[in-house]
Amino acid sequence: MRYAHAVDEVRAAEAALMARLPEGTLMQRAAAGLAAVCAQLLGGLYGSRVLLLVGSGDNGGDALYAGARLARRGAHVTAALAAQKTHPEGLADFRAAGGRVLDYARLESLLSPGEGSAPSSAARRAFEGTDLVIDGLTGIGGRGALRGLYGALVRALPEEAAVVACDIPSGVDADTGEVADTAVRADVTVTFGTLKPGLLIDPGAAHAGVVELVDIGLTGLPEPAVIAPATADVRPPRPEAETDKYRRGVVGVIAGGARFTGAALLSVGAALRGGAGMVRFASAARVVALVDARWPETVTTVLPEAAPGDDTEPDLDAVGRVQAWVVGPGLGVDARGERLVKATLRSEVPVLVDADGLTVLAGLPAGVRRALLDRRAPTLLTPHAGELSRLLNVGRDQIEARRLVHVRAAAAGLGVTVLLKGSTTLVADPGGQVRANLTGTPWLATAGSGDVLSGLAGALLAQGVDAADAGAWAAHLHGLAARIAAAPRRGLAPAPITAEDVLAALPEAFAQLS
Ligand SMILES: NC(=O)C1=CN([C@@H]2O[C@H](COP(=O)(O)OP(=O)(O)OC[C@H]3O[C@@H](n4cnc5c(N)ncnc54)[C@H](O)[C@@H]3O)[C@@H](O)[C@H]2O)[C@H](O)CC1
Ligand SMILES: [K+]
Repeated sequence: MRYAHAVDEVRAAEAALMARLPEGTLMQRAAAGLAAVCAQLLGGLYGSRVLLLVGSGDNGGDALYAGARLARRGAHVTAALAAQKTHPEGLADFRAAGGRVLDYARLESLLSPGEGSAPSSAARRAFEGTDLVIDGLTGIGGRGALRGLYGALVRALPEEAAVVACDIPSGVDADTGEVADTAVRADVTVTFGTLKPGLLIDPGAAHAGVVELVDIGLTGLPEPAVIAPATADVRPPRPEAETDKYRRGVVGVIAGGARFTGAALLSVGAALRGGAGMVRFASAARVVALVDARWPETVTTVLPEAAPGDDTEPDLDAVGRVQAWVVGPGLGVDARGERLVKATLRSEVPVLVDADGLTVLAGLPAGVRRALLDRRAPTLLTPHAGELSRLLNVGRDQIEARRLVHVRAAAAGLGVTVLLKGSTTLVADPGGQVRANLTGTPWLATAGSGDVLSGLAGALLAQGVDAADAGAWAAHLHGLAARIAAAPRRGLAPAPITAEDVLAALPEAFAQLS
């Protein structure tokens, strides 16, 4: 499991610890950890060329002390001072270790733009041959777009150099993972004490590369704001020897309609492969026929079409007993869809609402929606940014840029567990803790992939897994399956995949759980 704490919490824990330790101890611990990772990446230090990007705060101090350690072990280290004033003791130590300083005025003239906004040839020449860059421009004190020389410096970095970010890639918001404009793209981020949420959430996560945690002795941290399960933390129930199909859990899927049928097939397939003992499926006759043909192990029910104007609630008892419902994939957003969403939410078992089911919910008057979601059994909503945008009445771009803020707002506002799909899938409980998924891959951005996720998460709900774990574990397995499908053998470059391929790889993803 990886844990991330908000900046305010890190600062509070740091202050308590600093009060008990000699001045500078924590920075030395941080710098030692940073230097060790850099030394390992470089292999031999003698003759290697290291460039420090030094900002005005303690993040720059860490970089200077780490640079001094590398210089003492034979590296050629240059510190580019991107601020007029940088950490004085760190700079003095760096100079004493034989480090070379590119001061602010010299850096400014080097970075003065050449043609257009491209870095000048002088800057390119100055940084040529760098093996490793240590980014110490901003850490947890960074706010908004990189200002002054910072942005231009980042844009002038040589492409071939390895980049190690100190604490967090500069330009990434530590609390949210937002990137305002230019941000450092690191190969490795060496972070101190605990992870920061921005390292787990895109676009920040994509900028962080591999995240190495250095223990600096921070204690007394509160509950983490964000957690990211590792594969070993994903523990769906295993059937016991004397179990039977009913005890393993029955999942009911209500999907497909007049327009769409494929979503129902994918969702049912994933529910079957998600470990439940049985899948019941209910829909219109045409969809039921297709499910019967493709997944004969499913127990199906044709739901009679209501006459126009008849809004009596569908009889879900006719479908049979289930331990969880999945409602929405390909359902349609008409009166029929609305009646089915309402009926499942009025049941007393866990309900997962996805896709058209979410659009139906978003279209209901707020009071009706609130009453429907005010249930005793768990409720899991699985929107992508567009669907959440309709539920929250917030622009889709806003949601994509500030995923953490909005998934939390949705869970708190609607009083249910919300799984926000996307480049980093996040699952928020109304209580506030967020789970981030680390197995996602851009290959999953393909039609039908969400339908697979809904069936899988529904199967976990039916097995008694709570809503937040069901969502997070389903996202984890879904990502693993996509990776397996895209590159089935080690060393193969990933190839484009379909949702069917993800579905087919689910058993192997389960097999990777210890
Ligand atoms: N937390 C710990 O336990 C430890 C943290 N260490 C390191 O210290 C930094 C945090 O240092 P701080 O001085 O508070 O902030 P920063 O260095 O991140 O930056 C503040 C500095 O930067 C300027 N600034 C902020 N945003 C921008 C911007 N967008 N563009 C330009 N300039 C910006 C701001 O004005 C300030 O002057 C933490 O991350 C660790 O690396 C310790 O060394 C170990 C213990
Ligand atoms: K940094």
